[in-house]
Amino acid sequence: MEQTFQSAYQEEEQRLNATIAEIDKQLDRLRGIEVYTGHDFTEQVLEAGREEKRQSLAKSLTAPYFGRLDFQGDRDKTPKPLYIGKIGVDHEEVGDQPMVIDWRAPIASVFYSFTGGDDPAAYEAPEGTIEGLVYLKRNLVIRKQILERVSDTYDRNSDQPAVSDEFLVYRLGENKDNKLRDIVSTIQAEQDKIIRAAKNTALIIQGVAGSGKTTVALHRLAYLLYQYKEQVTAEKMIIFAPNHMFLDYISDVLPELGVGDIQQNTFADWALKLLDLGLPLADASETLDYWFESEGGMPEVNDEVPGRFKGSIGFMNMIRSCLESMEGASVPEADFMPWEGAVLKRSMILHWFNEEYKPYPLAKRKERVMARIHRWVEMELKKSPSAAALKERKKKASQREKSYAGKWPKYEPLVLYKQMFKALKLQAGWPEELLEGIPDGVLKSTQKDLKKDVIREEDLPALLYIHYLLNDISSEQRFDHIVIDEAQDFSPFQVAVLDLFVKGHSFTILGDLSQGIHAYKGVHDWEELSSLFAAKQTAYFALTRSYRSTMEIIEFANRILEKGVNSDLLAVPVFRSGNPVRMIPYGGQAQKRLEDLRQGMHKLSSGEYRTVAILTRNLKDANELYEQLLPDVPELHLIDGKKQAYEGGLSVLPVYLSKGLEFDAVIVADADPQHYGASAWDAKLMYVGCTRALHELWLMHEGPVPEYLQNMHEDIAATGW
Ligand SMILES: Nc1ncnc2c1ncn2[C@@H]1O[C@H](COP(=O)(O)OP(=O)(O)OP(=O)(O)O)[C@@H](O)[C@H]1O
Repeated sequence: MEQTFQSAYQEEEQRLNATIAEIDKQLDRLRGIEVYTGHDFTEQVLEAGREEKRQSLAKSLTAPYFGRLDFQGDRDKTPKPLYIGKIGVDHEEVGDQPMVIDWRAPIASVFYSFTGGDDPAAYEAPEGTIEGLVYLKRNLVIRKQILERVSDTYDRNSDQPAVSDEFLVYRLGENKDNKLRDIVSTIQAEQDKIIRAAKNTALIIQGVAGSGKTTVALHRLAYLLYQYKEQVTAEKMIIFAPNHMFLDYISDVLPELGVGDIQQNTFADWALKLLDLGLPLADASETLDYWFESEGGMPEVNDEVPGRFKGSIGFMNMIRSCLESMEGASVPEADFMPWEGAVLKRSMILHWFNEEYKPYPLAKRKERVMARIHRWVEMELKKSPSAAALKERKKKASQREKSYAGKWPKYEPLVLYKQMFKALKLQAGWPEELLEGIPDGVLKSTQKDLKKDVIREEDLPALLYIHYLLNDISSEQRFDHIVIDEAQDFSPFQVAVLDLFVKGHSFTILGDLSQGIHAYKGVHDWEELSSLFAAKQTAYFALTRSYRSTMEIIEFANRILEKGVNSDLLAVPVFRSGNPVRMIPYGGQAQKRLEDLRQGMHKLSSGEYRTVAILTRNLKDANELYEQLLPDVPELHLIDGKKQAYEGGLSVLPVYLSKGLEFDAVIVADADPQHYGASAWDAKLMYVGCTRALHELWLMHEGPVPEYLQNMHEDIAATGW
C-alpha cells in the first residue's frame, strides 16, 4: 500500500512539474508579446484576449488542478486521465485534449457525481449523453506549486474499499479565517446537481444549517457564466444577502473562482437606489428591537403584523387594483384650451390615453399624451393670423400645458403609496373597498409613518411594484439571474417583485426554515414562494448533509430542532468527530458570569482556533459584554449590525446577527430559560447560535437550561469545563 502511494505520489509530482513547465512556457510566450495600446479595434480585442489569458495562466500556475479522474467514455479505447482545475488550460497545439479541464466543463461533472461502485457513470455533453467507466478518482492538494497530498477516493483496480469522505473530512477539519472559501475540490454530488441545474428555473433550496447553501449559490453563478456564456453576463447577475457584513464575508469566493463583477447587495439598498426616493430607510434597529429585545420574548406573529401583511400577495393584488382603478381617473376632467378659441376635446385625449397608448405603462402613457397634446398645439399655432398672435398664443399655450400637466395624478411611487394610505381623502379615486382588507394596525402605523416620511423595509416591495406598474422595465434592464440567500427571511411579495426584474424566472432561492427567526416578515413554508411560479418553472431541492460542524455539534443542534421546534428538517453529519458540546454553569455570583465568559474565550482562543465568538441573546447584552471584556481582551470585535466587514478573530455579537456566519469555536452565553424561553422561536434562535460552530461549542448558563437543551446524550454533551 505504502509503495503504491509512493509511486502515485511520484507520478503526480512528475505530471505536476510537466504541467507547470508548460504553463510557464505559454505564459512566457504571451508576456513576450508587446502589449497593444493603439486604436485598432480588432487589435484591442486580441490584446484583451491575451491579457485575460495571461491572468488566468498566472493564476493556475500556483495550483493548476485539484483532482484527477480516469475515465473511459463509450467511444474511448482506454481510460484517459483528466486533470480538473479551477481554470481550464489548453495545450498550445490545437486539437489536443485540454491539459487542465475547467471544473465547470460537462465531463468534470463526473468527478463530482461519481460516488463509487462499478456502475457506469454518465455526463451530458453538447453531443448527447456520454456513458463510461471511472477507473480512478483522486484528490490532489497543491500549494504554491508543491504537491502536498494525494488521496484516492476511488480506484477500480484496488481491492481496498473506497474512502469517499476521507478527503472531505480533511478539508472540513481546517480552521477558518474571516472569509468564506470556494469548495471546488470537494463539491458533493447533491450540491453539484444544484450548481448545474438549468438556468431558466426558479430553484428553491431548503438546506440545513451548514449544508453549503451560500457556497453552492456562488459556485452556481460561476457555472452559469461558463455554461451560458452567450446568454448571461456577470454584471447582470445579483446576489441578495441580509447585510453588508455578510456580503463582505462571502466576497472572496467569486474572485477565487475567477469571476468578477457580479452585483452583491441587500434588497433594501438595491431597491432604494432604483426608486431614488431621496429618503433614507428608517433605521432597522427599531424593528429588530421590537422583535428581539422585548421583555418576555417575541411578540405574537400572525399574518396581520406589518411585515407579513405588506409582504403578502394579497397586498400586491391590492396595489395593482388601486393602480388599475386610478387609470380611469387619470385624464383631467375638462377639455384642454391652450388659448381662448382653441379646444382639444377631452374625448380625444381620452381616446389617445385609453386606446392608442394603452399598451404603455401609466407614466409613459401620460408622457405620450402630453407630447401628443404639444404636437397638436404646434399644429394649431401654425394657424395663427399674425406674428403677434403667434407670440401671444405660444406664451399662453406653454403656461396652460404646464398647468394641465399638473392636473394629472403624480406618477411617483411614493406619492401614490402615500395617497393610497390616506385612503379617506381620496384624490385619485381609490376605491375604498379595496383598502378595507388592510388590518387596522397596519393602516394606522403606516399612515403615521408616511405622514413623517418614514419608509420601512417592508414598504419596499410595494414601492417597487408601483414603480414597475408605472414605468415597466425593458428587457435590457432585467437581470439574467438572481440569487436570494437567507430566503426564509424574504416575503412572497419581495420575490414576486423580483420576478418582474429577472429574465425567465432564473432564480436560486436558498434558505432554511429552521433558521426562520425573522418570521414576522419571512415565509413560514416554501409553498409561499413556489406557488408564485408555474410548476414547470420551479424546482425544489433539499440539502440535508451538514458540512460545517462536527458530528457532536450537529447531533446536539438536531435535538434542539426535534424538541424545541418540533421540526423534522434534521441535518445528517459528515463523519467528523470532535469534542462533546460543553454545558457550563457559571460559578454562582454575578461577577462569575463575566469571569467565566472571559475565561472561556481565553481557553478557546489560546489553542489553534482562529475565530471564536460569544453569542448573546440580544444586542444590549452584546454591547455590555463587549465593554466589560474589552479591557482584558483588546482584540475583541463587537458585531452590532452596523459593521461593514467581518474581521475574524474574537467577536461578541447577538445571536440573530450570527446567521450565515461561522466560527471555529462558539460560546452561547446565558443559555438559560430567562434568556431563551420555551417557544419554537427561542429554540430556533438557539439552533442558529449552535450551528455557527465548526469545531467546538460551549453553552454557558445560570441555573437550569431550557427544556430543549436537557438530557443530551453524554457522547454529545458534557457538563462543566
Ligand atoms: N462540499 C463541501 N466541501 C467542503 N466544505 C464545504 C462543502 N460544502 C459546504 N462546506 C463548508 O461548510 C460551511 C458551511 O457552508 P455555507 O455557509 O455555505 O452553508 P449554509 O448552508 O449557507 O449555512 P447556514 O445556513 O448555516 O448559514 C462552509 O465552511 C463551507 O466551506
